Amino acid sequence: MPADLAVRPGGYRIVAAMINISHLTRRYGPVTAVDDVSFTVEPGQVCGFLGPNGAGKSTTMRCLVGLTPPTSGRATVLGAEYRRLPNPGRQVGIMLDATAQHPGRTGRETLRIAALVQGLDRSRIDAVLEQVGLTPAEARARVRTYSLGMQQRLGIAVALLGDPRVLVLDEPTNGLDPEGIAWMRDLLRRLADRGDTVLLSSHLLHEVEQIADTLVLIGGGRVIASGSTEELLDGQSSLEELYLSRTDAVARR
Ligand SMILES: Nc1ncnc2c1ncn2[C@@H]1O[C@H](COP(=O)(O)OP(=O)(O)OP(=O)(O)O)[C@@H](O)[C@H]1O
Repeated sequence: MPADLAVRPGGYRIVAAMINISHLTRRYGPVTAVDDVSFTVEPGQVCGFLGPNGAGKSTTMRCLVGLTPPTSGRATVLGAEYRRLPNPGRQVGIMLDATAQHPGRTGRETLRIAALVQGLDRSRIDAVLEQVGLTPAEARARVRTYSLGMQQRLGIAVALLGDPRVLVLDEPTNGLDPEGIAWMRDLLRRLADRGDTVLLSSHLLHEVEQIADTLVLIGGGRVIASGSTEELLDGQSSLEELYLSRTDAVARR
């Protein structure tokens, strides 16, 4: 059993680091998308994963959820590789691309299929629709008629369907209006406060600054700063200042 894993008498698995990225490298031909990246995310934490376009955020997340095999290193969630988890959809909620839902299905159909695949009770569908604020009429509409913000809400609903303990979200606030961004911030904070773990990539630095307990900044596939938000912002006027100074330094190398 890995050192970070223990089993409670009730059979629950307790993992010190819910997400563990260890010396992860992923190359695509001559391009090193992710270069020896290591970080962990603990239970009850929101980790903001930041970096400029092409920095390697999505590739790291894809490796974590078993969509891309690492060239070397390891990415585990709940103490195991994602593909080795029993019924992973009920343990790890994933939203990597909100626009990837089938445009011809309604929101409710999308959720019904996801519930069927995960062996979930239909009552979860109404629960998550309410949680993400999609009305019954919106749930009956086809995804092709959805705004980007509605697609994000549906993507989050799919991720939350199995009531997972870990969420992996790639730019979930993309396309949300200010009210939607505030809603997302509250939702993620509430989930983390009940002990869930959230890995969240975003370009909205101000939002991340407000919600993330820890930050991982990557540039050119490498970690350029990581730690608690408080620690990293100490002596900086804002996350933007920190981000620009660190990512500029990487670009000049
Ligand atoms: N399937 C692929 N084949 C070839 N190169 C790829 C592939 N996926 C990603 N890359 C390259 O790997 C690098 C990292 O890309 P990645 O999408 O992980 O960055 P990102 O930080 O998520 O960027 P963004 O903020 O723009 O979404 C980029 O140079 C990208 O072109």
